[in-house]
Amino acid sequence: MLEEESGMSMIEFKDVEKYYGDFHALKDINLDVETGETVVLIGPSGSGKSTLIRSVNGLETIQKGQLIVNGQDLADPKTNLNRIRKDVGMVFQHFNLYANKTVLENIMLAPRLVLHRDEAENKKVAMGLLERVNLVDQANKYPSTLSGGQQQRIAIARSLAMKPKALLFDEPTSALDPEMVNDVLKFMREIAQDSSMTMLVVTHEMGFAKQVADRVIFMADGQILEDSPTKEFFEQPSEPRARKFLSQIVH
Ligand SMILES: Nc1ncnc2c1ncn2[C@@H]1O[C@H](COP(=O)(O)OP(=O)(O)OP(=O)(O)O)[C@@H](O)[C@H]1O
Repeated sequence: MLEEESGMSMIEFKDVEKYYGDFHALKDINLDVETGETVVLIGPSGSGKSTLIRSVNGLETIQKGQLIVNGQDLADPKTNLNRIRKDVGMVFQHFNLYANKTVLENIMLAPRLVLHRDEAENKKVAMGLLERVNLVDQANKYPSTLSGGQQQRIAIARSLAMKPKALLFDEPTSALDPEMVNDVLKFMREIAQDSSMTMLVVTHEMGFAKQVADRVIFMADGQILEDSPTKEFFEQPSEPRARKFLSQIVH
């Protein structure tokens, strides 16, 4: 079955343009993320990384070109955004957990409301995910009582509870204290090892990119300047601006 799926695009940008008013935020974006791939998106602040990743599940709308996610064209009025968001989860910098719900409820809510998953099964899946992130003992606590790293692992578990085909990560470790970063990256690494999971990750964690990414994409000024296999990108980036960016960020 996997063979059938490999080589298929999960996310496809074709000649995409995005404006915020007069500001041209995405310029002629062409990008293909295949099923099972892990792609890391890097670039300077304001280069359009968040805009690109947010457009994949319709949090931003594009003005021109085609964006096809899991076989559905986002520009087609018949496309059901809720269906795309069911298949493509998103993890944010600031976790966005429901403050007034317990950890367990945070994980169980969407599968109950959207997938109508049986309650016992829903709890089993949620507890299994909490076990994976070593947070079973926090199940009945509220998010604000947990550390940032714990909250982010719960946010990722919450996305996984929907059994998505793809996960989008928008700087998932940028808001964390340094000592919390590794636990979150470790969980992300494990998820990436699932060969059927597609991941598109905006991050400044170059170690993660080197270890986990199949490809690295470098953006600047709303454009993709380089899209290379990871080894090639780090050993001999062809774009001068990517070289400069790496020399500033990699120590
Ligand atoms: N809602 C908005 N309205 C107007 N301009 C916006 C909006 N969101 C983003 N922008 C602008 O679009 C450009 C790209 O922003 P974006 O957040 O996508 O960049 P980024 O590469 O993710 O940056 P960072 O690494 O700082 O998060 C920036 O110049 C930003 O100011």
